[in-house]
Amino acid sequence: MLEIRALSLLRPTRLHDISATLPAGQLSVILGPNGAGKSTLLHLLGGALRPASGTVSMAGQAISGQAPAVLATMRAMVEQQPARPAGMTVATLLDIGHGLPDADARQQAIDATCIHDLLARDCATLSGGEIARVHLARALHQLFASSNACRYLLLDEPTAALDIGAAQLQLASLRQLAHQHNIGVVAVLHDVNLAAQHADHVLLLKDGSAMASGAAADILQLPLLQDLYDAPLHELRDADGRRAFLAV
Ligand SMILES: Nc1ncnc2c1ncn2[C@@H]1O[C@H](COP(=O)(O)OP(=O)(O)OP(=O)(O)O)[C@@H](O)[C@H]1O
Repeated sequence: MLEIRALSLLRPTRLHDISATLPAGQLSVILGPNGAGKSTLLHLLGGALRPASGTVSMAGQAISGQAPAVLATMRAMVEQQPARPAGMTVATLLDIGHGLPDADARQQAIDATCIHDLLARDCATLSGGEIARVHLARALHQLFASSNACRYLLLDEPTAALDIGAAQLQLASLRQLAHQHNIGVVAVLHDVNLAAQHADHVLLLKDGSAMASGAAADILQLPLLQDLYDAPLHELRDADGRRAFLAV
């Protein structure tokens, strides 16, 4: 599991004393208003930023101080606005982050993201949704090639460039992937309803502090969400008990 213990940061933004456990093999979603510090927290989880105090550990191993090659076996990240390098083909981009590309892992990642038709394309010519899928494939290639028992996929707003149907499919397949491959998937999202439908675990972040963290059904409650977003919300339920939240 991914353990966050008393994590604080002063710059570039303040995060205060965040503690949470993000389970292995599950889809965890980080929710919070704009500027709450979600992307910053994700960078701390991935080791791209160092905390002022506190620790992040995966399977009991602190990530700070790990050699980049070891860290690459533990976690892979897709940024909010992933790079579209001009002149680089998708096939080449897929191998970034690897010492030696792994043919089986590579094919598995291509199959999981359905990017077969994009492999020969120049990255700079892809649409927002296409480049997002390609970077997801790159990150999956990295993790599928890893023999580390504890692996995390860190995704910053993975559905931002996707239409409503594609976003549903994306979250459903990420959850399935987490369960099937025992990869912890941690996704920053803005869509509370996608979280309500797909998340196993939820962490609520507000003003740089963790408001709540736990099983999705326990955390996605109207009073907590209204407090999180400082917005009046209305909760709907369908006949099957599925919930949706509307801003009113
Ligand atoms: N490199 C930086 N330099 C200065 N300020 C920064 C930097 N990175 C982040 N910040 C500030 O820190 C705060 C938190 O940023 P962060 O991107 O983590 O928030 P977020 O919750 O992901 O926001 P959003 O939902 O809008 O993407 C913001 O006010 C942002 O302007």
